[in-house]
Amino acid sequence: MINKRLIELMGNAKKFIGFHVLFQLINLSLNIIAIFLIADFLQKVYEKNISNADIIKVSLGIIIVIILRFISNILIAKMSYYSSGKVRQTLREKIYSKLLNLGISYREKFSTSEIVQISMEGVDQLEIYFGRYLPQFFYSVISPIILFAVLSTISVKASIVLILCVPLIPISIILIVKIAKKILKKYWGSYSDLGEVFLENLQGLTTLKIYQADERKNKEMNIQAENFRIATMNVLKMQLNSITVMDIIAYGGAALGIIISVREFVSGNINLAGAFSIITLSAEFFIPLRLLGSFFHIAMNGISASEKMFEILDLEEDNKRINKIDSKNENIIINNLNFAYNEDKTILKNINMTIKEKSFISIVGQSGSGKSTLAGLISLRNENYSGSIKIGNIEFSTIDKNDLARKIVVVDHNGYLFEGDVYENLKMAGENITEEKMNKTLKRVGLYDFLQDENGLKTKITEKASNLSGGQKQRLSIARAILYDGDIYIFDEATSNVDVESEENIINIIRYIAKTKTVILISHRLYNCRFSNRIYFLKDGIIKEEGSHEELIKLNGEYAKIYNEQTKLESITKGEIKNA
Ligand SMILES: Nc1ncnc2c1ncn2[C@@H]1O[C@H](COP(=O)(O)OP(=O)(O)OP(=O)(O)O)[C@@H](O)[C@H]1O
Repeated sequence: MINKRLIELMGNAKKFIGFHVLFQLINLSLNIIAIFLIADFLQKVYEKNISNADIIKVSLGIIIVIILRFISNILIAKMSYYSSGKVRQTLREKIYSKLLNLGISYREKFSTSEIVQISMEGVDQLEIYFGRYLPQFFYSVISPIILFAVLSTISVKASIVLILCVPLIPISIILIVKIAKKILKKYWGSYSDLGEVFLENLQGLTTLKIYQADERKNKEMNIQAENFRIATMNVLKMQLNSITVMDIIAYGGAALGIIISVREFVSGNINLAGAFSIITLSAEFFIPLRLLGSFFHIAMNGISASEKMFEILDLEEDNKRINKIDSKNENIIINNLNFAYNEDKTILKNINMTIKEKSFISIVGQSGSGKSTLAGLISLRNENYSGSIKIGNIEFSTIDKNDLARKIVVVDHNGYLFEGDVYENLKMAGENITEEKMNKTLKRVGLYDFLQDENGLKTKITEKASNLSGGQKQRLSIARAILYDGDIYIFDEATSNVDVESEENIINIIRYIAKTKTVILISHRLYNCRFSNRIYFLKDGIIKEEGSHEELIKLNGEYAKIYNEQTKLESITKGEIKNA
């Protein structure tokens, strides 16, 4: 009924839960006082022994109790808010810092939509657990003991019967836990399945429309939504059934208490005030546990989500990454590097490369030859290689990820631009970047004039930068990358979805960056690589040829063949060969 790991997460939220329980106990005491006041009053009415002072006493007493309860209830709501808020914040911080430590490799274990659902909705589900369920749990244990102590002064018999019935509710809850766990696991499973499909279809909606496949996907989603509905209905059914069981126990127990107290009154063992107190307070024995039972079902939802959360938090982190890069030696040396995404297929085989600091190298080769995989290893998108990749004398797998991230900038064909404006997107590269520096860089990437015609740095960027052309998007991403001022730049097909004019422009910018930085260029178009110091031609994960552009042309191997083919094809498209 209590999840140990979740309790450990509470930290200083414990004190708020403690106060929550305390205020609930104060409420209970106020209830007891009010009932005793009324009971005493009724006894006097029954004995026809009532005075004005008694009426004033009972009225004043009840007013004071109402005011105090009002204050106490406000404090309970506050404590509930503080405790659940604090824990939710702690949990989200833990998940996010875990994801940051794991880096992009978290995607190997969890899908992005699953992470979003768990850290948003999953964490929210725990609100009831910490804000309501836990305090109620402690209160439900303490309150029957207090009531027993108070009511046994009136009738030991009735008090014993009442307290003996109390454990039946937790027993029924425990019995239900087993069934509930299975049902809730299924519920969360179908919830995250639906979320995953929904997110993917939403992202690809334009493509689905183009291929008129939206209706088919809609049907698939309907099936999943139906599965989710069934799972939800099963959860509700289970909750309603168990609440019915708890109601029977709670009201049955209270009725038993009432019957005993009436019999005690009839047989003269207790007076009217005593009987009234037991009748009105007997339900109080069960109400806290009955309420605990209802919270329990909602809390179980959170507990079930927390299991997924702990799976994320338990993902193994790389603790070997403690080394820092030696800024005096940033040559990248790759020796006998092998890499496989899975056991079935080795993607990179025995790769050997030396990328000198501030040099400009290119990696080329046909589609699927392993270029991006290699770039991914240098930029930490891929890990778990065999062989060696060193920067200076330090093995990549031992370098602190943050240190590497600070040095390496990757620009691919789809640099993510955030909704907002140009300024915000550029500011992301560093807090100290001035507007002057931004404008200078925008001039460098050929965007300044265009933006001046719009709204300068305040030009709006819509979602996915859909108000910019492909070339403009890329140039803005590159401007951001330049402003970041890394040491190693990887351009992975950075020109693949732009027109020829933008491509020329971007290649010139890359050449400009290469004057002061290490640049690794990956491109299908060999023409773009001709200025690099060294070109590596990959085929099926092996370096087939390497050298400068001139050396490779002279070699007249596969590089030369593809280069010539591409040049010929481009000439045809430019209309230079008339009778093609
Ligand atoms: N995440 C992945 N999981 C499993 N296999 C992958 C993954 N990413 C790439 N591969 C496989 O690795 C091989 C090399 O892919 P990679 O993307 O490195 O090639 P590439 O040379 O960059 O191709 P392209 O020029 O088309 O981008 C391909 O056979 C691809 O199917």
